[in-house]
Amino acid sequence: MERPGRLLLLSELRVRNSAYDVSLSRSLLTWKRRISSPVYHPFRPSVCHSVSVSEIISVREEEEENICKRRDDGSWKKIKEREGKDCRQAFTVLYVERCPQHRWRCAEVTFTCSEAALCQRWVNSIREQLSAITSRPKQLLVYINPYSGKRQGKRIYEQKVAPLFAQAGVSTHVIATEHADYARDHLRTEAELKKFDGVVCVGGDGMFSEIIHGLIWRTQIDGGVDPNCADEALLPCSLRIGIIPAGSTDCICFATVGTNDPVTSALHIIVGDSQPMDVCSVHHNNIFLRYSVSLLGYGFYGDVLTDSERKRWMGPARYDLSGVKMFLTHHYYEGAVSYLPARGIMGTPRDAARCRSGCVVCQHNGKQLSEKAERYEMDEASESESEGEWRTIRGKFLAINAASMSCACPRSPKGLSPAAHLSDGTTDLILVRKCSRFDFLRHLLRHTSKDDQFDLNFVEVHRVRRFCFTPRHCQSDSDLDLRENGKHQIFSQICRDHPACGCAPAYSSWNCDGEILTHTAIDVRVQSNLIRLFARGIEEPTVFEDLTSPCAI
Ligand SMILES: Nc1ncnc2c1ncn2[C@@H]1O[C@H](COP(=O)(O)OP(=O)(O)OP(=O)(O)O)[C@@H](O)[C@H]1O
Ligand SMILES: CCCCCCCCCCCCC/C=C/[C@@H](O)[C@H](CO)NC(C)=O
Ligand SMILES: [Ca+2]
Repeated sequence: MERPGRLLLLSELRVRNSAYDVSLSRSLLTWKRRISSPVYHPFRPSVCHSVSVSEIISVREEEEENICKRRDDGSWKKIKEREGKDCRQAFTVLYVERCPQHRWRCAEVTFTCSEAALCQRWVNSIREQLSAITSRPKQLLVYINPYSGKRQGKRIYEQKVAPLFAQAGVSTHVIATEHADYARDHLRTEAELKKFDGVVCVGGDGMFSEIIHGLIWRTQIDGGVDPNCADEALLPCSLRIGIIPAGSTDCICFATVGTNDPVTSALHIIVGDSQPMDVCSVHHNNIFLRYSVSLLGYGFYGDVLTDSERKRWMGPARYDLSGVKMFLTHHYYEGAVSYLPARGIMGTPRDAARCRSGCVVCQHNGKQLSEKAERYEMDEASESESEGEWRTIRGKFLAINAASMSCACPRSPKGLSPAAHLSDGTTDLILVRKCSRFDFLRHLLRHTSKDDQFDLNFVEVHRVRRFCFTPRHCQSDSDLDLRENGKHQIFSQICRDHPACGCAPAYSSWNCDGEILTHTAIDVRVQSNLIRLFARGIEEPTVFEDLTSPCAI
């Protein structure tokens, strides 16, 4: 429990019809029921509630007609206490209440004061404390994809999120996208970003991807950095991004908040949370392709995405159908993966510990990386040192996945790489070699159980800072050209390896956070802490048992 610190106010106020000692410090609002009788009463224990000031949404003065008094029979009736405008004697505090499974709700408590002046002092003091919190957004730019998930984005925003923003005094400029890439292009060129404290994305992972592409691009251009240049250090985005989940997978929201719930996300935005995140930049022959924050998947996940895009009309169920289809198809792909292992960092992909709110691994590695970057600037020779550390693995793979965070989602609550970190400057490279259908099923099913999906002899996982992939048949500059021109030759080669089907493709596609990449040969670098979300990482249950829930004293 947070220590209350110096008290700013301490009064006896009434909550419903009971007397409470209510206190306010810079960090806590506490209300503790007064014990009227010294005799121990087993059914009426003294109750103390505490709310961190940082989790108060707002305070409002109550209209007289909203003040309630208890009838003799125990029920409540609304009363009019006094005539006149300036004698409001009650105020309501709206605050974050934690519910099971990482959900947050907006709870409220009404305090009745003995006189209007006292009520005013309380309201003013709480408002002063709230306005001293500089991390809370006041103006937000909101993009809604009306076609995400089950096409409920607009309804979700209007019914669940907008009323909370209004109660918290957050102003918004809302834009419903008119076509794909609308939000990205608007952010790149038109949006007056100086007017806003953050950007809100109402949609799924694909929509989030549009937002980061627009914001990262704009930040580089405004800061004079060439976003296409693979070797240039990218500038971190100053605006935070909030995700209101309304898509099909919503894995970025799930892995950073712990649940896909629009109200919870709205509350994390209102209280001004901040979660830094790694972003992978993906290049082909030094040409920038895309950014990725969650999954870069070749083979199984690339094929699932390609197949599911044709079934968009089905909504979220498309992934299940395509998943089963691609599992049965059982295609493997040949190629070489080269990677630069992450050295001198805390944590491995096989750790039992998870990335959680205030993660020490992320903090330690972030510090380590920035010190290393400074050393690189002073001593360019060390760059060539890392050249010597490259490792290469060649083979036939059912899946090559890079998970820059756990990629937890409702389908797989522990995710593709359960021990991956949100902001440790690394990505977990998972290689699933060619194996039987039965073994691959074992691996897939372990994503949904407690068993370790990496503890199989055809699976390996490496924590890396950078990796490259080259498909086996990619010899020319552009494998895309090769794909277009050389289909016949490639297919005849592959069919020797697949005698049963005779038509297996030589190439898969990369699934980059739910978007298909146009090239198969890619060079991927982790850009540490490039963006920040209105989130705090997944909280440990012990953290939220302390605050807000009533604590019997
Ligand atoms: N107005 C629009 N019309 C059509 N497509 C749009 C529009 N706005 C955005 N898009 C595109 O829709 C695609 C899918 O959106 P989104 O990611 O929000 O939902 P989803 O695919 O259902 O969810 P998930 O990515 O979590 O699986 C994105 O690639 C985005 O670029
Ligand atoms: C045959 C049984 C199969 C069970 C397999 C369960 C494994 C589920 C793992 C899902 C991981 C999803 C990672 C998220 C990727 C997103 O970037 C992307 C866009 O939303 N979603 C998908 C499905 O590609
Ligand atoms: Ca990471």
